[in-house]
Amino acid sequence: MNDSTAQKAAAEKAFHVSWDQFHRDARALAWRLSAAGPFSGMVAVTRGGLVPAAIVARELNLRIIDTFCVASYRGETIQGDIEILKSVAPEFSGSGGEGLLVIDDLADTGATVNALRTILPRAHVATVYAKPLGRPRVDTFVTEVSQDTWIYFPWDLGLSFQAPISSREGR
Ligand SMILES: O=P(O)(O)OC[C@H]1O[C@H](OP(=O)(O)OP(=O)(O)O)[C@H](O)[C@@H]1O
Ligand SMILES: Nc1nc2[nH]cnc2c(=O)[nH]1
Ligand SMILES: [Mg+2]
Repeated sequence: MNDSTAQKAAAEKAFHVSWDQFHRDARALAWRLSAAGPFSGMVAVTRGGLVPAAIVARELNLRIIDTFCVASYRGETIQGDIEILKSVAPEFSGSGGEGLLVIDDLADTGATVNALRTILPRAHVATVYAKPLGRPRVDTFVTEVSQDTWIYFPWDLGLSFQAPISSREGR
């Protein structure tokens, strides 16, 4: 079992997000952030943060955008080790991230946001979704999802056949 498969298997519930819903939720995040700004630039946390970052940047007219590139290694324990593959440019980190907006799709354990805050302690961190462990690490989010739920994002999904309810096992 690989890293995220173990965490997915441990999650009891599934929350499937369509492109439409994700766009709506990312736009709702932009509305909230429009009251928290203005921001001088944006940092997208790769890879999941790239999608909401594009939507929020369009809504808030932000054009100076950098990436914070991480890989996380999730084992049987929920908390993952985070490896920073690429940090932000010095002009972004110089002031500790003051005035910057950081965007990610989700805060789960908060480990990714914790890694980011070592570099940008003063940035405003926003995610579309947040689970209870990650929520205190985030400044703005839209929807809270329980810790035992795995979120399936539209870029990880495809259309597939669904058996009629009447033909399912146990019926
Ligand atoms: O709060 P945490 O427990 O750190 O989990 C949240 C992070 O997990 C996911 O990224 P993931 O590491 O799976 O990689 P990806 O964005 O490249 O898909 C998600 O996009 C967040 O960045
Ligand atoms: N897709 C996805 N990635 C995650 N990484 C950490 N938690 C999650 C989750 O609920 N869904
Ligand atoms: Mg991510």
